[in-house]
Amino acid sequence: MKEMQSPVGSEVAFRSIYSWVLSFLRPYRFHIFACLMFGLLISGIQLLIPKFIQIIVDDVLPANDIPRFFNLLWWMAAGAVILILSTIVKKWLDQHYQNHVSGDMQLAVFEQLRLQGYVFFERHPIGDILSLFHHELDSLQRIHKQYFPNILQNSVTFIVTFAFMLTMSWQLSLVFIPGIMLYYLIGPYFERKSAEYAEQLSKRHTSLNKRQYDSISSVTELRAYGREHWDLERLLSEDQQTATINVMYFKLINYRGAFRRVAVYFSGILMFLVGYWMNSHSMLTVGEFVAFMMMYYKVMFDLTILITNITEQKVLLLQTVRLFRFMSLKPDVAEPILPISLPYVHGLLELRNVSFGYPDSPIVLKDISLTIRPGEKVAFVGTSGHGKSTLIKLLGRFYDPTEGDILLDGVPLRQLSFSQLREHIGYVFQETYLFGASIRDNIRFGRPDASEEAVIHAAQSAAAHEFITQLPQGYDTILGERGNKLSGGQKQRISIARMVLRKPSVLILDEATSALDNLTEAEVKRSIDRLFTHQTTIAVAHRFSTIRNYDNIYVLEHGRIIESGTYDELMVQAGAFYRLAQEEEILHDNVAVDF
Ligand SMILES: Nc1ncnc2c1ncn2[C@@H]1O[C@H](COP(=O)(O)OP(=O)(O)OP(=O)(O)O)[C@@H](O)[C@H]1O
Repeated sequence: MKEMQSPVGSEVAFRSIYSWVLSFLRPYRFHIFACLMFGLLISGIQLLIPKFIQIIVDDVLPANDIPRFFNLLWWMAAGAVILILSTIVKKWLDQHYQNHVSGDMQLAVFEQLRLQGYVFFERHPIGDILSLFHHELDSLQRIHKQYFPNILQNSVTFIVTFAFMLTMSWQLSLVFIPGIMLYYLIGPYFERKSAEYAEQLSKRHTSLNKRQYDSISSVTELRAYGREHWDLERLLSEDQQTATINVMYFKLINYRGAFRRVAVYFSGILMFLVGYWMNSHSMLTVGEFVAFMMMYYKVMFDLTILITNITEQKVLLLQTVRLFRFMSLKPDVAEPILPISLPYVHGLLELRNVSFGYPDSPIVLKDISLTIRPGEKVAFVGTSGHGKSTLIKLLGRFYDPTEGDILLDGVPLRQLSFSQLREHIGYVFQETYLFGASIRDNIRFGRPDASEEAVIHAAQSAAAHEFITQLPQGYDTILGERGNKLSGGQKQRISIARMVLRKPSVLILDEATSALDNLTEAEVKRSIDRLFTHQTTIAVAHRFSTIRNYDNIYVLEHGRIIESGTYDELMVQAGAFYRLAQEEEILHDNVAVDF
């Protein structure tokens, strides 16, 4: 998770993260402005209550002025109605933009994930990626839903109330300062410490996510080896560590809250003393003093909530650093801005001096040049780990070559749109992902608009129709996650049926039938030969019996092509291919069929 690692706060400019977070609010600025105005109105009305109390205490009660008393009551009731209505409208506006912003953010993160190349998914465990969605995205959404609106509202209320207090008595307003200073003497220590723990907590959540994902994914191995208890202990230990940090984090939050209350009550007492002195020296009326104290508690409450919100928001921002970095990642394999569009793809593939190495790994493919003509059947063979799968992944731009170029119908792959590339180059892998949907929908995944007849025909070609119709629900059978209601061979046949529906111009088979028995494999092979007569077919083969009729076979060793030719030519050469074929013959008794 190198490029998404969460650095310590100081390394990352908080401002740039915050402005990125706030950038999601830009489309809703008019809503936010309206919320701000309603916030001002609400604060203004709230200030009327202490003001009315001041008038009642200083003027109405001493003069026993009943009509004025009822007049004030009437105004207070009217103020309360406006207050309630404004709060309802403000809440509605808040909800409206917050929900939209949350949706926009989720979409942006999904879009960014979709743009990432294959390397990203290889480098980042699924648990890590899931944690981006579960934890970091959630933190970010809380900033928009909770912290930003609260900070906005509390700031407005604080400024308006404090300005009002200054106009009433600037001397008494100054007493407010020692309380704040007292808070700042120790408060930031707790804030810093809780931020550190929050960051640790975020890392632990990621790690816990990974462990949980690992545990669920390895359920077959755990059972087969009887190691469920070992797995449980690993999970519990991870959980325990997270819980310890969680407890520390909330302890610090509590200490900070307690200290804040000390600061509020300390300056409250100070204010009583100064207020009493000012009143006894005729500098302040009783009504003003009562109104002032009411405002003081409100302003102090707003201010401390504001400080808490700002601090907690900072902590949450720390937890979104990984997401911020993820959103700034440039995809390893980028789509051209102005792609070239091929009206028709013949399936001519050229590799020109192609070399490739995985990031931070030795070079895997070295200076490969070859041409595969439209409709040609070509196989790559060689012992394990010599670069066959890597080479065919380069053909679909899972990775870009480190050096050299690959062209489809004379156009470099880098200049084609992803949609065109995916449409014309189709893969069948050894491992197939089947969705938790019906078999019909899983086959239709190859071409969503395919008719029922086309789906059945594709299944028949892939020798899948028979086993599907024997299932109680036939094509309507809902597959479990990863299609785990089917055998390995059945899954492969579904995946071949998908490809038959799709009919790409270039078909790539990476040990696509390795899980089939010999007879079924021969049947599927015949179907593919028949259905893909005019398409370019490229196969990675471990079993050689059916690549006998292939137009060209390339033998890869240490990332280089060391031999090429037809099956017969290579056998006559009695080189590397011959030796591989001999080994394969011993293994499979020359009956197996392989692509
Ligand atoms: N994602 C990856 N990151 C780093 N190295 C990789 C990655 N995938 C493969 N390799 C390495 O690249 C080399 C070639 O692997 P590749 O899978 O292309 O071989 P192969 O000939 O297809 O092997 P097999 O027949 O076993 O499938 C191996 O040394 C392998 O360890």
